[in-house]
Amino acid sequence: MLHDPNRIYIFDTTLRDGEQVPGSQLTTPEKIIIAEQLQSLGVDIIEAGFPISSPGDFQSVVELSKAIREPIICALTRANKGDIDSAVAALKHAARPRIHTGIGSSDMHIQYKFNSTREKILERAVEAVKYAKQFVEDIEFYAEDAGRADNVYLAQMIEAVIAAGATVVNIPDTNGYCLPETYGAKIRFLKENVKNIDQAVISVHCHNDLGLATANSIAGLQNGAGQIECTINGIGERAGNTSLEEVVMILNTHKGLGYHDKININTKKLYPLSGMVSRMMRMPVQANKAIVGRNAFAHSSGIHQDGVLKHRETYEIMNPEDVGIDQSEIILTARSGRHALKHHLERLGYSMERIDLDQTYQRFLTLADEKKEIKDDDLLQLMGEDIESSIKNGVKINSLQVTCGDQTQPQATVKLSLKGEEHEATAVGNGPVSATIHAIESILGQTNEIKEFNIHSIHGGSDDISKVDMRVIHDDKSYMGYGFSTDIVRASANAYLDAVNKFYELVNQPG
Ligand SMILES: CC(=O)SCCNC(=O)CCNC(=O)[C@H](O)C(C)(C)COP(=O)(O)OP(=O)(O)OC[C@H]1O[C@@H](n2cnc3c(N)ncnc32)[C@H](O)[C@@H]1OP(=O)(O)O
Ligand SMILES: CC(C)C(=O)C(=O)O
Repeated sequence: MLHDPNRIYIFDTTLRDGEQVPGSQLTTPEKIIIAEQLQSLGVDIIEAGFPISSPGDFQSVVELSKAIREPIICALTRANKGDIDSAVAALKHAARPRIHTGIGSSDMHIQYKFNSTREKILERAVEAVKYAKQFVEDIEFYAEDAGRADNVYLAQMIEAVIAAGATVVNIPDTNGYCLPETYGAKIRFLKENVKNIDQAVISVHCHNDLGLATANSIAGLQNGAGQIECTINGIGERAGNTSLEEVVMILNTHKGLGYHDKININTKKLYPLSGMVSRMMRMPVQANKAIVGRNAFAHSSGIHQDGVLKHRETYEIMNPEDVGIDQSEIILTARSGRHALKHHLERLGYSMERIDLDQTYQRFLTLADEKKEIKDDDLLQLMGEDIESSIKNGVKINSLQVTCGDQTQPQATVKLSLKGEEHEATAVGNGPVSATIHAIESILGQTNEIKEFNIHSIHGGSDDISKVDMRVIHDDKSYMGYGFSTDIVRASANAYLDAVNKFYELVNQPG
C-alpha cells in the first residue's frame, strides 16, 4: 500500500507551480537548497519540475532526484508520451519517483484548448496513465480545471484513471473559481460517486484568484481529500496557490478538525524557509501575509498591545515561536498607549518609578504624530533630550564648557543640577569626554567604570545628531546609558548621566 489513509500528505509545488511566477526562475543549485529545506520541513512530496519544458528544468529534476531521498520526487507532464518519457528519464535516480500527468476536464478546456470531445479527452487521460504506469508505480492524475468541470463527467474521468492505475487523483481548481462550499461538495461528490475512489488518494490543488485557495483546500480535506498541494508563501501562477504555511497552521491551530496529528511538518522551520524562498525567488512577502508576513505577529494599536502585554493570547491565536519567529512585536505608533510605551521604556532600562509616564507619553505622542513608527533610537532620543522633564528627581546638566585641541590639555567645566541645587566643577582629562566625565564625577563624589562607549551618527553625515551608548558599572551592576546631541561631548555627558540616573542614590532607585 503506497498511501496511509490516516495521513494527510503535504505536496509542495514551490519548485514547479511556484516557479511559474514571472521573474522567479531558479537555478538547479538554488532548487536543491530549497528542496533540502523542504525535506527537513517534513513535506511528503516535492514537485520538482516539468522535465519536457526545457533542458534546464529536466536537469533540475535529475539533480533533485539524486539529492533528495526522503520525500517523493514528482515530475509534471501533459497527457502525452513525449512528456512522460522525459519525466521517466529525469526521475531515473529518484528513490521514490512519481509522475504527475493529466489533461483538462472542463468543457471550456475540452472545447477551446483541445477542440475535442469529452469522450476523446477521457480516452487520452486513460492512455496517459496506462503509459506512465509501465515505468513508475506512483502515478498522480490531474483533471485540469476540475473546479469548473461538470461533476458527473469528472467522476467518470476519475473512475477511469483509477482503473488505469492512478494512485493519486488531483482535482485542481486551476482558475481559483470555486467557493469553499462548492469545492467541498465536488470532493464529496467524487467520494460518493466514484466506485473505486478508495484505491486512490484525492488531492486538492487550489489557486488563489479570489483569495479562496486555502479555504477551498481545507473544505476539500473536510470532504475526503488526503493530500494538499501548496507552495511556500502561496506563490504560483497568477494570484498563486494555496499557501503551505497557512494550511499547516490551520490544521495545527484547529485541532478539533482532527488533522494535526496526520501531518508531519516541523512548523518552526516555516518562517526561515519563507524568507529563503522570498529572497531566492525575488518575491517579497506582503507585510500582512498570514503566518509569515512582517506584521503577522506585530501589534501597533494601544488596546491590542495592552492586551498582548497582559496575556499574549488575547490577540494571538498562534505562538510566534511555533512558526520560527522569536517573539511578537509591540510597535510604537501614535495609536499606542501608555502600557506599550512603559513596556519599551522598561526594556531599554528605564525604571518607571522615576519617570513621569503621563508627561513622557504626551511628548511621545507629539513625536509619534510626526513619525509613522517610533523606534528605539527615537525613544532614547526622546528620553535623552530633556532628562529632567521625564525623570522626576534626576541629575541634569545645566551647562557644559569644554576647551580642547592639540596645544592644550582638554578641560571641562560642568554645571549640574542636583537635588534642586546647582553645582559646578572643572576637571581635565586625556580628551574632552574624559574631562567632562571627571567634572561630573567630582560633583557626584564617585567614580564609575565605563565598560562600553560607542558613538553613532543617526542618519549619517558630520552635521548629524550623534547617539552615544555607554555601559557604566556601579556596585558590580551594569547600566546602559544613552545620549543624543549634535555635539558628541554633550551626547557623551548625556549618556553618562542617563546611566547615572538609572542607579544614583539621589533618585532613590537601585536602577
Ligand atoms: C495547469 C498547469 O499549470 S500545467 C503547467 C503549466 N506549466 C507550463 O506550461 C510550463 C511548461 N510549459 C512549456 O515549457 C511548454 O508550454 C511546453 C514545452 C509544455 C509545450 O510547448 P509547445 O509544444 O510549444 O506548446 P504550447 O505550450 O504553445 O501549447 C500547449 C500545447 O499542449 C497542449 N496541452 C495543454 N495541456 C495539455 C495536457 N494536459 N495534455 C496534453 N496536451 C496538452 C495544448 O493543447 C497545446 O497543444 P497544440 O499545440 O496541439 O495546440
Ligand atoms: C498541473 C495542474 C495540477 C495545475 O497546476 C493546475 O491545474 O493548476
